[in-house]
Amino acid sequence: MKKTSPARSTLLVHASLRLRVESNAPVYKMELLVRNTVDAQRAAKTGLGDVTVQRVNAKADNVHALLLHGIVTLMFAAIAGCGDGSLGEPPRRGDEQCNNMRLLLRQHQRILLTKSDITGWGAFLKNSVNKNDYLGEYTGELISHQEADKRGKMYDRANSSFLFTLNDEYVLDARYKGDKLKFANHSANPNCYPKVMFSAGDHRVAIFANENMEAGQEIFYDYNYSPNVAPQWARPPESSKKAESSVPRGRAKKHQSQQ
Ligand SMILES: C[S@@+](CC[C@H](N)C(=O)[O-])C[C@H]1O[C@@H](n2cnc3c(N)ncnc32)[C@H](O)[C@@H]1O
Repeated sequence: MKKTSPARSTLLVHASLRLRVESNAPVYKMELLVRNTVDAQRAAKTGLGDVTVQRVNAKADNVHALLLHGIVTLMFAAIAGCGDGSLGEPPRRGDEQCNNMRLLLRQHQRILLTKSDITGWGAFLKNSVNKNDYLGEYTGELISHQEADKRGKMYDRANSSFLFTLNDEYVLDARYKGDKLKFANHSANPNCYPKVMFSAGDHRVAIFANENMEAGQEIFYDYNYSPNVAPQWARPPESSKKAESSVPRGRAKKHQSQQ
């Protein structure tokens, strides 16, 4: 009698998995589009370190096939049932990590780019949203604080920074890479807020609505600068005069959400 294939899932085509391969040095990064098992094996052989599945639009079987190659961390696992990506791990619906992942997986909002009411370009909502709705992710190049300090000096001179402090180790730089939400401007009285979420060993920045918002509204969040490095436009009006003489010249770097 003919045996059925024991590993059918490994033969499925990974239609739309995008892998990010990172070396231990955070600045060196590349992306691979994984279309099939051969691509997945190639990714696994790069020797660059962990492979992170950023977005999963394929069947859970396909994800498992990738995981069979050993070095894949499954970040968005809702399709597979919200485990941490380990093979064979049962779904853990309801726990915090699972909820975070599901939140991030929900369809992000359409963001429009147009001239801001405040300065330069801004990010705007295409459709209305409710308070606490997830709008999308602030993505960028993952760099060390040391590298961010170097780049930040340049950005300060140009008075244009796309740096976002992710955690004690890393900063996201969205200048060269990133999604439209990187154009969201600062407000001390914002209609949105960023939240750094920990998911399967990685930190990601999700942007949420702080209130019900109408279609076409410009998106703002509080960059949450430390007072000693805040540029003039991000300082509270009452303290700006006093602080002006004593503010040390530091690079502009956004800070992670306190929510
Ligand atoms: C991430 S960018 C935002 C998009 C920016 N408007 C642009 O056109 O590229 C951040 C930069 O926008 C400017 N910016 C953001 N919010 C601002 C505000 N409330 N007032 C003045 N400038 C602001 C600053 O130059 C800041 O470094």
